[in-house]
Amino acid sequence: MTTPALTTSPAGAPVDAAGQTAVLGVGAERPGLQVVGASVGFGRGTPVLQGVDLEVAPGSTTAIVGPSGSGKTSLLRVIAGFLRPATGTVSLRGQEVTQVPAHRRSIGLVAQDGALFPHLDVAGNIAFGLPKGIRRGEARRRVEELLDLVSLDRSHARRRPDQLSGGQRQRVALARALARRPEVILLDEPFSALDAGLREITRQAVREILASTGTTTVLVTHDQDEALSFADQVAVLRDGRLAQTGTPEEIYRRPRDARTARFLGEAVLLPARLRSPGVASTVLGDVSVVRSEPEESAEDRSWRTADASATVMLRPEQIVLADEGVRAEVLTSQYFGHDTTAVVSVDGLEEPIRVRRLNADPLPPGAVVRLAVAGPGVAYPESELQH
Ligand SMILES: Nc1ncnc2c1ncn2[C@@H]1O[C@H](COP(=O)(O)OP(=O)(O)OP(=O)(O)O)[C@@H](O)[C@H]1O
Repeated sequence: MTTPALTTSPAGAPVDAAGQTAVLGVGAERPGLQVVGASVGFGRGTPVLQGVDLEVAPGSTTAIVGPSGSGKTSLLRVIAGFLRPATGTVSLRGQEVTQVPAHRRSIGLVAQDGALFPHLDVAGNIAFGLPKGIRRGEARRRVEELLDLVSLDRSHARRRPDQLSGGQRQRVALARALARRPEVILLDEPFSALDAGLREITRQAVREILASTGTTTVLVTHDQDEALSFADQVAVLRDGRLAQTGTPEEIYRRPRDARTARFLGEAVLLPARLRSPGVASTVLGDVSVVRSEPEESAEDRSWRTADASATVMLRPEQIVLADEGVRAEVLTSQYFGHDTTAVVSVDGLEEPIRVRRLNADPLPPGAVVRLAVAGPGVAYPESELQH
């Protein structure tokens, strides 16, 4: 997602956006965030947010994921107070702040590139986030405290942002955002500019820092793995609506519909016949299934009756090689080190399917294997096969 929208908000330049501060609700109790029925539209087109409800438990982390243009930035801007929703409310720890201007909300923001001031050193950047009028000695002490919190050596205090690594810059941005002890931190794709190794380390460090401060956190990310590994709760946004909200495990294992399944990882969709409430017959044999609860059209409801046509969703790692099982032929295989994927054509199935194996050698094209299914799948109405 793009950050400028947030950082050039009515609250001002990147400066202000990055240093949002705590004014409301300072107290011993932990914060929480609630968005109810938020709708936003620009002009006459389709609204970019439509009745979004989002609740983030105090001190927990929620990741908002969704395709480009689904409304992630807009939702973040509504929470931050840079965008006034046409309908709906935003509350922090039970206190409604919908009409409260951005700079008076207890919210800190970390932008994609950190949005640090290039002409200020690390200490200056962090001090910018501190309350105005704070005494100089106190400010110095707080800056040191914040450097310690984000594990940056105090000797870095006099460096300018261009003398830091990408990960260090993001730590400074986090320190600045945390300076006024906000109730909520909004992370706007904060790791996307970092390379893979640094990204993982910085992500873990940020997660630990936020957990240690008990800050309620909302992360916007394009990266599904990041959402699943970083957050306590994942909210999938699609076309301005929340398609599903749940724990990472729920979202990955029980996606509400095929599009959500595909968005959160690879999905194998098989035509199936429901035989009993918890069993579906597929080309890979009988599979135990849980039924999803998609938004159903009237004709979809018929699939809930026994012996109905259905679509079963499996993850590629649930399809395993077995001594006995359905015959399949390897078309291609790719080696990723920790795992190997193979695309196989299965007798009786039009489309080839993908199989993922941990710690395994690639399979040669043309090899004949036998497949079985491990663990339950998710059953959808038959119409989901088209998605
Ligand atoms: N100020 C604006 N005026 C008109 N349309 C806007 C404005 N801001 C956003 N939009 C539109 O609203 C929709 C949602 O945009 P938003 O930036 O919230 O999506 P996003 O999920 O963050 O996308 P990305 O991941 O690409 O950043 C898009 O169609 C976008 O073009």
